[in-house]
Amino acid sequence: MADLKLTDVGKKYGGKIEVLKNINLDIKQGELVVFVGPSGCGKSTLLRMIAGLEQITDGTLEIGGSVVNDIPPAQRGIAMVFQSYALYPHMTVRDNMAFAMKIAKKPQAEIDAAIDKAAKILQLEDYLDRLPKALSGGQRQRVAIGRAIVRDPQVYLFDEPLSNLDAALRVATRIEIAQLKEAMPDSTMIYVTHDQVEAMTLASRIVVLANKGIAQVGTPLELYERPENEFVAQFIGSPAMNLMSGEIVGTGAQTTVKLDTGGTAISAVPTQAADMGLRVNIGVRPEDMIQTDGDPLFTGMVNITEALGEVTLLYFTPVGDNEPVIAKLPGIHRDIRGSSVSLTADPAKVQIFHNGQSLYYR
Ligand SMILES: Nc1ncnc2c1ncn2[C@@H]1O[C@H](COP(=O)(O)OP(=O)(O)OP(=O)(O)O)[C@@H](O)[C@H]1O
Repeated sequence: MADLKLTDVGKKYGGKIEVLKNINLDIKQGELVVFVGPSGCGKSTLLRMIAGLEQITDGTLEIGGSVVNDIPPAQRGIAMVFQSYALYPHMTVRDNMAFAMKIAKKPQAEIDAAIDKAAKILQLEDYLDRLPKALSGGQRQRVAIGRAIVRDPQVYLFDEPLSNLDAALRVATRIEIAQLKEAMPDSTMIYVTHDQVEAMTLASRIVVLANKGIAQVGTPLELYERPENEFVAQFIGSPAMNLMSGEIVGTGAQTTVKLDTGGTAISAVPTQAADMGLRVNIGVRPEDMIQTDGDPLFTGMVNITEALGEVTLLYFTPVGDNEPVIAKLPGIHRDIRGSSVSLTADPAKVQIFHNGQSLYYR
């Protein structure tokens, strides 16, 4: 198992279409790092460059301390699990899992031991003699993962492995992947997904890719609680964080922002006297909005409500220059539509951004 190091990695397709640039990233042995980002931001490209399936056009990639830019995929010590499973349809589960070891001419006893171990971890013992067509989608994906495990790679790469599964199987297989990682604490894994819940629950660290680069790297909670910029603030979390424009009117350990809509926001992000008058956006997650009778951040007419059972989403008509505001209140509020609601937020949860960047990280 091994560390990975990307230094100034970039990718240009056809010598001119630049997809990624200046990617610097250290991944330690035993981490499960998840790549997320909007469609087309280069997540799969980055994973495929690490796998050796796509040429690295700039910078260096090291695996276990050696530069592997020009090393072919089979010799990089990686195993990749694809969304499409890519199983051999005419081979049994056992033969699918044994295939790479047979090609590598490993002794039969070693192959059997590796398959037994993988089948046990993945609970595939009862399916070893079946063909893929006689398996469910979730079981097929477990075979694909098993095929990776028997190769005992230095690094596992997962490219949206659950996206072909239905919602219930996705949850079950996600939990299996978390258990798999626990059973293999020293293995290094990189995982690409569109699914925020997968990213938040599986990752030791999340890499948010945007605009050809890295918008932020951090633990799931760092990204959720302390986004470095408005992009990450709005990309992580659903519905997205509300941004409201205003001006700093009080500085110190607590910052006061007078919003353009007339409300007042207090934030625990500290500011200095020189910040007085600075134009900023404050950020509040819908789930951090609290109904209040006191000094509100925001008072508005509820336009639409969506009662989801455990929570209700309230959509407010935009006021002044501000974007629409969404609040997520606990419980069911069916009859609140058309009424005026005042909301505030815990200062510890209120973010402040200037020119798109969080003031917390200055
Ligand atoms: N062979 C290629 N030639 C030219 N451009 C390409 C090629 N492959 C991918 N791209 C472009 O590179 C960009 C990144 O693609 P990539 O598949 O890595 O994105 P992604 O983040 O994985 O997207 P998604 O979330 O939609 O799967 C896209 O704009 C895509 O059109």
